[in-house]
Amino acid sequence: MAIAAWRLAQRSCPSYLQVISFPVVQLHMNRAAMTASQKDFENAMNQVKLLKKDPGNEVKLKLYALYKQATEGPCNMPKPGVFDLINKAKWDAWNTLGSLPKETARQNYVDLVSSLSSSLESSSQVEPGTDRKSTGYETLMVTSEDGITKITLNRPAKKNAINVEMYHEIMRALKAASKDDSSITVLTGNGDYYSSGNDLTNFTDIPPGGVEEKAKNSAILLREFVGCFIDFPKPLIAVVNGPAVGISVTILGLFDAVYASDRATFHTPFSHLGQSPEGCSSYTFLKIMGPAKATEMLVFGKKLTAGEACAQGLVTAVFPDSTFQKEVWTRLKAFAKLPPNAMRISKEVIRNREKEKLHAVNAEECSVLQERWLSDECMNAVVNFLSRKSKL
Ligand SMILES: CCCCC/C=C/C(=O)SCCNC(=O)CCNC(=O)[C@H](O)C(C)(C)COP(=O)(O)OP(=O)(O)OC[C@H]1O[C@@H](n2cnc3c(N)ncnc32)[C@H](O)[C@@H]1OP(=O)(O)O
Repeated sequence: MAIAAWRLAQRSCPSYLQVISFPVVQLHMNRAAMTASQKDFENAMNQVKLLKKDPGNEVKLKLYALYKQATEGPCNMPKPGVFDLINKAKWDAWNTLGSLPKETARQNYVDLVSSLSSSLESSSQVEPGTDRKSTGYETLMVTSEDGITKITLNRPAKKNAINVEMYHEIMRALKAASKDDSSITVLTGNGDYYSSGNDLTNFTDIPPGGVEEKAKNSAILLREFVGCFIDFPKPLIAVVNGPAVGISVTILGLFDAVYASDRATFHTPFSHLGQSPEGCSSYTFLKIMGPAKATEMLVFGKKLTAGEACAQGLVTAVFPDSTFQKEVWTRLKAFAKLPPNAMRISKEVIRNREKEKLHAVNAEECSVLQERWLSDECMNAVVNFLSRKSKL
């Protein structure tokens, strides 16, 4: 019956909405089963129908996958054959979401539609000749609502690995958030991971100057990236929805609060990768958890559970995954109602005492890493990952 309704909807919808028309139809069939928190979801479904521009196949597949996950849970359909291209793409998109909880999928669906509506709205207001892409993001979803700017890492199929484009987009989003009228800024991840850290394929794009130039450019990029977190003026909060690796963990020491799902883990396997600590963790982690525990993480690569990370002071609070989004966002919305200038000034007082030190640590970590990236230990680790010989 659902398939028949989908086919019917495909005939009556503009062609660009065909991939997403199935969820729209099915939502109406499931209306009776809706709970109160489904209201935003329903509104988002209606917003999708009103889009005047084709959001592109990639986005439509994301919407489809999030809808299916939100309403049916993890994909357990048989994988379509290789020649059944459309259904295989849909199956892949859904299956990629793994065990993402239904509530998270529903929230992500609403966020995606909201970012889509605002980016399509703003692109329709762009003056002729202006670069439309400059207002949008390829690797992030950025929304601003209820005094909160939310930056979502959005490469779920790659476990939100941070590629060069994402480093630049995060910096751009942070700069915009520092000037917008929101009170607090949140960083989170889409899908089952918070982030798997640096995208190891970043190391494969070698410029004409060879690996030395690559290492130098990467160190400059990393220093600028971490610098944005050191200097960020408003309360910055991490909503760690799943496992976090590498740089996505180390920069947590520069956040003002870190809320984690009990599914999250915290892993800094630098020695395994022939690398060394960054994100100011060689300073912040020692201050937060003391040298013994920091060494276990940063030198021996011990992976912490969310509970352990909380006990060691890296995480502010842990919530059961089933209620994580609800509990965290209730708390964040309350924070966002506090007087914004008082929060900004309090952060300034706390951070200013440390700023110079943090920038010096950042510079030193980047210069050590620049050398490390040229080492056989590091190159072998990257080659082993890329040739599928190793995983964490
Ligand atoms: C320029 C500044 C540099 C700053 C210095 C930063 C340092 C760090 O961040 S060090 C940490 C680097 N990260 C890693 O070493 C993680 C590598 N990834 C893994 O070990 C695994 O992918 C996993 C444990 C994170 C997840 O395993 P699993 O659940 O089995 O999922 P898959 O491996 O199948 O991953 C799906 C898909 O995503 C790709 N991917 C995941 N992480 C990364 C990554 N960090 N870099 C590049 N690609 C990544 C993975 O290759 C799969 O891709 P497809 O095969 O194309 O589906």
